[in-house]
Amino acid sequence: MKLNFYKYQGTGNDFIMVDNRTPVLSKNDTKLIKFLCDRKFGIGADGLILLEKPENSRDDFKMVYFNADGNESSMCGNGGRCLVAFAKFLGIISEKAAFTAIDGFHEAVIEDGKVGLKMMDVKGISAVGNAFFLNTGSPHHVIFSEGVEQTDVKREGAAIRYSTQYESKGGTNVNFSSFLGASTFKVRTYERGVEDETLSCGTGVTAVAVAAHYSGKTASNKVNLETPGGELSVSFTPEGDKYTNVWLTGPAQQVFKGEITC
Ligand SMILES: N[C@@H](CCC[C@H](N)C(=O)O)C(=O)O
Repeated sequence: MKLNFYKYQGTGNDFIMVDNRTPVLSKNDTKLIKFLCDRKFGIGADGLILLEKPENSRDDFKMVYFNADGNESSMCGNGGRCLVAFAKFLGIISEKAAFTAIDGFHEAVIEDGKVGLKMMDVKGISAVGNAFFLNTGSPHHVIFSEGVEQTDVKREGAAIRYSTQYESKGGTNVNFSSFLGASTFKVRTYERGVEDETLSCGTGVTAVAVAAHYSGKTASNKVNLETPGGELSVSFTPEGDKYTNVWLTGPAQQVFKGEITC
């Protein structure tokens, strides 16, 4: 078959977008999705996202996310932001969006060339030794340390992702973060389902921002995150040990479109 697709990136986290409002791609075709995401044999991406018809009158569309390994997974923050830009390109929305993903309802706003995405409320943050574990739509282990430029993210991230403590939870994403000053943190992320470092992870920087505030590393409710692929910001309202009104903001761009025989 011939499949029409679009390629997007948000701070270097890259995604294949497929307009599946009229079904063209089966969600169960793990082998095909893995092939499409393959950087040598396919198109190449960290993940693939289907834009589908909304399931209720409140929403503009539905998001279905797959990791590069071909499996449907939990929420993707950068992917959600890119999907909002794709929905605007398709003429489904103008500056505001409402959609449902695997972790529930999301709102989004396009402003000054950036896409802001409201993330789920964050609660149940737990300390794991000197690190933190929290769910921002996807599971994240967060380690704060100096000089993350020197960290072997693939090796150290994989060791934690496959450790017995996370085995029964389906694994985790792993973030390494250094404080740079003035509410700014550097972040490098090992992503589950890509099984490598990606240039940026939206739910990952959200986890770092919330964990930084929760642990007193910043008192600010707006945190800047520098990833290898670019800059993101996360704002939130702390309510006891819960974080509401969590917004992830940054660029999201179409890179190219194409047709692939598969
Ligand atoms: N890149 C994403 C996270 C995607 C999900 C993750 N790989 C997982 O399986 O948990 C983001 O921007 O949030």
